[in-house]
Amino acid sequence: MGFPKQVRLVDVAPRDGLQNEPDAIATDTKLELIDRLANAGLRHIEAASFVSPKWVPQMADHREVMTRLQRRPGVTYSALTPNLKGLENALECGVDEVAVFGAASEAFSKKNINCTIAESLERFTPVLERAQQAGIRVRGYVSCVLGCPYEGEIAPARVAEVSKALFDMGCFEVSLGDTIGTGTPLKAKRMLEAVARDIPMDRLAAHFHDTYGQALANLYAVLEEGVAVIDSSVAGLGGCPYAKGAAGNVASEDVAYLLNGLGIEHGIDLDTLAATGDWITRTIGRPNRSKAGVALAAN
Ligand SMILES: CC(C)(COP(=O)([O-])OP(=O)([O-])OC[C@H]1O[C@@H](n2cnc3c(N)ncnc32)[C@H](O)[C@@H]1OP(=O)([O-])[O-])[C@@H](O)C(=O)NCCC(=O)NCCSC(=O)C[C@@](C)(O)CC(=O)[O-]
Repeated sequence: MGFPKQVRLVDVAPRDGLQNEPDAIATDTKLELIDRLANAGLRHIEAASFVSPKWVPQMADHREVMTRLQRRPGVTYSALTPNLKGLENALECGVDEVAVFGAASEAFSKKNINCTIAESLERFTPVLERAQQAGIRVRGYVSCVLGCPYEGEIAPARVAEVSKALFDMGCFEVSLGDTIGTGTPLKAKRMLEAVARDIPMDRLAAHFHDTYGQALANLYAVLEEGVAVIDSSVAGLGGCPYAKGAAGNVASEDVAYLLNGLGIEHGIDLDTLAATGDWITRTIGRPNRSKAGVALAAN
């Protein structure tokens, strides 16, 4: 299919990047991060997660984040909603878009959302119906598309099956998560080929973690196939609470730098984004995992 002309970046740092932080991060810091990302040109920001605070304490201030964030025109502020309760709360807070999250691994599904894959799909059905009523788009995540921390290898056919189920129930886009970052480019391409048999390429997103340093190479491989939506996290922040040792998402700065080199439009101001990565890592005391970000901040 060939490289897309334009890529939409979804910065997931305020949610995926911070959800695993053990110490409470001030709501004001989260709000400033969201606004700095918007100021850098991000038009899709995953701002919060309406999950149980017992499961993910760092996201317990989801209401405050979603209601207090400074809305900029043209920016979509989204949130995770695992069930109807999460969706209703998110709607009350004026969320623009929500996401349900399933997995291609039974074991991961049980650890992450406490139910089987089949039960999760049943649980998502009313979420999609209610969101549709409210005029809100729903994204579908599939975790463990290139490997599972509990089951190891995951067959591309399994990923395709769960992705199709989410797409068929009305998810406007399916984001393919390499949760533990064990994928490599050929594997990523094969998985994508299987999924793209049932879902148009322009409805697929790549959500790759960088645990083994393969995320950019994997992205290059799927960009070459035409994927035009990429999830990333400024400064490569993050990890998954239910995948021990998993590193953060691919860094947004590194993706923007790669896209610049490929001549693919993305609408981000790289210097402003790098300054945001520098600021948030200093503020929360985490290393900056973006190579481009560190290089630019040193200039
Ligand atoms: C799904 C549940 C809630 C099931 O958890 P459960 O314990 O089976 O749910 P439940 O319905 O039995 O409820 C238990 C308690 O949670 C409350 N509750 C129930 N729902 C909500 C809600 N929405 N918001 C707030 N509270 C809620 C509910 O009210 C009740 O409270 P209690 O009566 O005990 O006081 C739980 O497992 C959960 O919250 N899991 C979230 C896990 C999570 O956030 N994981 C990280 C995000 S996924 C990810 O990072 C992967 C991704 C997306 O990035 C892609 C990739 O990289 O692979």
